Amino acid sequence: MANELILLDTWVSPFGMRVRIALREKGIKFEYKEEDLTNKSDLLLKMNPIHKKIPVLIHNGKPVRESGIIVQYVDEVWHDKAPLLPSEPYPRAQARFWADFVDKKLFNLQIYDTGRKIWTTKGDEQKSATEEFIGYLKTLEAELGDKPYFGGEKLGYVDVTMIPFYSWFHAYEVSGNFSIESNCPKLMAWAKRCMQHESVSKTLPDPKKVYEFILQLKKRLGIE
Ligand SMILES: N[C@@H](CCC(=O)N[C@@H](CSO)C(=O)NCC(=O)O)C(=O)O
Repeated sequence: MANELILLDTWVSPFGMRVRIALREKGIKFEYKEEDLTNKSDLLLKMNPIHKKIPVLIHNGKPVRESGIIVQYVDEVWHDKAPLLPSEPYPRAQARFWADFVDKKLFNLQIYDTGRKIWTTKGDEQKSATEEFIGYLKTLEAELGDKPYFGGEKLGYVDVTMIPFYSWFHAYEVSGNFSIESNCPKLMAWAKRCMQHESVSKTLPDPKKVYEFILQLKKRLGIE
């Protein structure tokens, strides 16, 4: 059976972007289905009844869920094409550690905590959220050091995990009135380096579109 791949996703999701980047980096064709998360499709509810979330990659009718797990699955099935995780156990463990850091400290914060506080609060609360947010970015910048990518010479698992967040930077900078570039110049240089990969530039939405999305979300949440 040929590889039938369907990705249930939504354009602004950094979690979904990870999967799209991994598939595109490996030159794997897939069918993209945009989900309206305010009116979830029967297919999404059937394929991910536990979390009812996107992304879901349906491979020959079988669902793979959770973006980090999906990216690792894709890397295992198509390992010969642009491998993302190192083959040695220790560097693999290190890559998983930093991907976990991004998930716990930045992506979760983006949705549930500090990141969200940047665009839902004002004054001192917003200031401390911004400082915490920058602190996490500085930790990542220190880990990157002088390497071109987190995994070394090539785009890898940690880069694919983190780079979708770059499309949200503008929304945070405008909402929180701060500059990520001035705080984390090396991290911004890394982001621009990643954007030279077509798999990344074809996937990340226009940051101004993301900011518009945030403004709509604030209106829907009744936050002025
Ligand atoms: N840990 C998961 C998070 C996916 C997620 O939050 N998906 C969101 C859209 S992106 O913000 C989602 O599907 N939300 C729908 C809902 O919460 O009902 C992953 O890494 O795949």
